[in-house]
Amino acid sequence: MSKSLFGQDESGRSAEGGGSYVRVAIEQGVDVTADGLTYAVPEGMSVGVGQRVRVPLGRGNARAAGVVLACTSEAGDLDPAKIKPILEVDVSAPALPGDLIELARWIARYYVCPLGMVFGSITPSAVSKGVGSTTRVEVRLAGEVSGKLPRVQRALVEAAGADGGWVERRVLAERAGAKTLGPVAKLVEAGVFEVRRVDAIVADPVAVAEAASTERLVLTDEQRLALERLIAMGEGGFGVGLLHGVTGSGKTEVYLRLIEHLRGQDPGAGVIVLVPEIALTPQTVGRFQARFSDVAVLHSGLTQAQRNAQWHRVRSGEATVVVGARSAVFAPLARLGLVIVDEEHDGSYKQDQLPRYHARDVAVRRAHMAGALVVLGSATPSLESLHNARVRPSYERLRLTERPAGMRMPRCEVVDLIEERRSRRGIHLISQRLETELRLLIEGAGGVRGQAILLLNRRGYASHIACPDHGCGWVKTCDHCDATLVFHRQDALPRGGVARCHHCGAEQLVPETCPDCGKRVTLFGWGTQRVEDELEQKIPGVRMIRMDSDTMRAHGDYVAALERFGRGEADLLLGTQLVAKGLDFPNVRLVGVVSADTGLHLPDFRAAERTFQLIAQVSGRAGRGAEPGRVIVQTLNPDDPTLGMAMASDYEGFAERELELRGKLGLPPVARMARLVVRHRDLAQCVRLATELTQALEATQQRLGLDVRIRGPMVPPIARLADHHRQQIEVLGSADGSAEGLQRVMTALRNQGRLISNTTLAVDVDPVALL
Ligand SMILES: Nc1ncnc2c1ncn2[C@@H]1O[C@H](COP(=O)(O)OP(=O)(O)OP(=O)(O)O)[C@@H](O)[C@H]1O
Ligand SMILES: [Zn+2]
Repeated sequence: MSKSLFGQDESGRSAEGGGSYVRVAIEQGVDVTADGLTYAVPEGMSVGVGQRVRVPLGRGNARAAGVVLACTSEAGDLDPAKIKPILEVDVSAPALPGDLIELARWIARYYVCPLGMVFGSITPSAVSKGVGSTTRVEVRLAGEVSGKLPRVQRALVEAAGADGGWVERRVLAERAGAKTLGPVAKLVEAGVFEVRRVDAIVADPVAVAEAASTERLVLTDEQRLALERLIAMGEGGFGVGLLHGVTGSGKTEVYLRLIEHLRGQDPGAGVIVLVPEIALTPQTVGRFQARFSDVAVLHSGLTQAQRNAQWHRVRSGEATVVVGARSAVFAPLARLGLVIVDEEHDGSYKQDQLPRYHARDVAVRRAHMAGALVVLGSATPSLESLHNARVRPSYERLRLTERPAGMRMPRCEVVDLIEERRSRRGIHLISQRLETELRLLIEGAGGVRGQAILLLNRRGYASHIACPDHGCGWVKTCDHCDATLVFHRQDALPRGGVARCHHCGAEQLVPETCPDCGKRVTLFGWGTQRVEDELEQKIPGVRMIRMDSDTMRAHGDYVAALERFGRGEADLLLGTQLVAKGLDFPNVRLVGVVSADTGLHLPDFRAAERTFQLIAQVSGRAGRGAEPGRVIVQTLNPDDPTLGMAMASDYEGFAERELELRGKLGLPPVARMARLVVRHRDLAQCVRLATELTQALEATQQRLGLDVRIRGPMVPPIARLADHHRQQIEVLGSADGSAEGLQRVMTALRNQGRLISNTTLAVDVDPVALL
């Protein structure tokens, strides 16, 4: 691959000669002005917009990396003699195209984040560091051989002749049995060989997954109608199709046909397919690879060199379909025609550190700039997207209400855990009902052995380590956070396990007795480890895979586990929400929700929405083959309306009720929100900073007369985290859902220098997590 393909000055004019300046956004996050810092271009240096440069920064002139935003001959108000020169142009890093620069500016503005940091996210570090990049030296026969050659040189000439074309110097030497490169050099000198240098990235090829081709599927009527509508929308330029299809309704097939159609019309059009990181399984990727020959893949399971290589395949135009997780929204496609965001409701599209962008919303923005079509797909659309589909003319919702012929939606039943407790002795996380069904399925009653998926969205063994005496009330909490510790079983340890904080990761020993009253401590509450234990006792010999972030540390573990399950080497997949996402295993006939209550009462206004999504999604893993599926949901709240609607797959009913509630409370998606969290080791300082910030917000809001509500400062659900006290402020936009008022307040405060995200402040626009 030649670097000239992604060469230097395609995206901007070069600043030539003396007296020229550039504006540079510094990657380290210095954010003095939105237009970057001004530097001079030294004589003879050629530099263009989008290029990465090194510049001196601050008094100490520390070398810093940055991206050129603009080239200009004006020094502005600055004294030309005092403008520092660029130190160097980073020729190994490819220049960013103009549309990505514009997108970065939008992200920096909207999400209140330093522009340079956004650039840092747009170009993967593997790319800016050039991991795996090398220069290959190749030779080929060029001239006649005059006279007699030494043996090794003769062998080299013969090998080159057999090859005919350009061949890497080392490879040729190896073939000819030459121990050094000296003889090759002699032949180059003699004019027998000509030589060239080629830039390349050395990386292991990314595995192509085997996937059944679905090319011959006959679309259902609903799939066909949705496809036709999306095609028509795409012809009009920018538009957002919300493909709302029940679980297993075949949304992927609609994506594939849409891409096919688009590329039939316009072979060079670029396509981005975003999937949640966790859904980036060979199964998903394979479906795209089976249909298109030029797919690039970007996910966390790649090596740095692979990531660099994949990125360059996109940049050079060799790959025009990109399948990837959140950051693939920045894929450097030359001409974007379509963006698909699968499982658009998924919270992992929001980055939880700077820049705190939401990939779905960035995708819509990028498509808008490019005049491209967006498809947001989900069985349980986020209320944000549903709301947009109702109020924005560029959005349209398309429905798939059924699974393809021969596949039915699973039947759901509820198990009341309070009843269960009354009627049974001892602690049982798995009810009699669920146990019976599991047994029948796994033992293959009726002739066919099936597989099951069990969800418990809590890892560890027990969620509380506490004094059994309620009058005493002691519970083990983290020394660094206001949070209870979770018991994780580790048989080798003295007390059979360790107490771990799920917020800061700290671990502590488990005491034998209550430090307050001396009684023996007890373990309360549930976790996946405990369910695993219980299942092993209840169904001896059951072949089980536990899937949570303790057992699945790397992408590879996750992929391997799913492959085992897909081959039928396990009967049961037990895990946290990792088992709820996008899995398509036709032999899964039973889904059990061990506790539907884990997320129901979290202090987050989206608790009900998340629970609805989780239950509906995991239920949807059942019955995706010829055999019907069933779902058993265990709960302490059998009358909870959210659970009832999730089990009935009543999305409309749920959305109606929830949107009305959000409207009444003035919460997203009806109004936009920004969340500011102040953190400090010292409580008084923390409160003081938060109070000052609130006052500044209020003053600005009044001065500008904006329809914005400011709530706080208040204590967030987790009041202390990793030894830092926390205070939060919520800024809510107007009830018409427009972002304008909110953005104006935020921009004004930023211009006052008050919204610099650092160790004491986190600014989160459109937050998805509120703990
Ligand atoms: N027209 C069709 N005829 C027969 N089978 C189909 C058809 N369309 C899709 N399928 C099959 O249905 C199954 C479910 O499709 P897919 O995985 O795309 O569902 P989905 O809508 O993405 O569901 P989820 O939201 O649960 O992930 C797949 O195995 C797919 O091959
Ligand atoms: Zn902690």
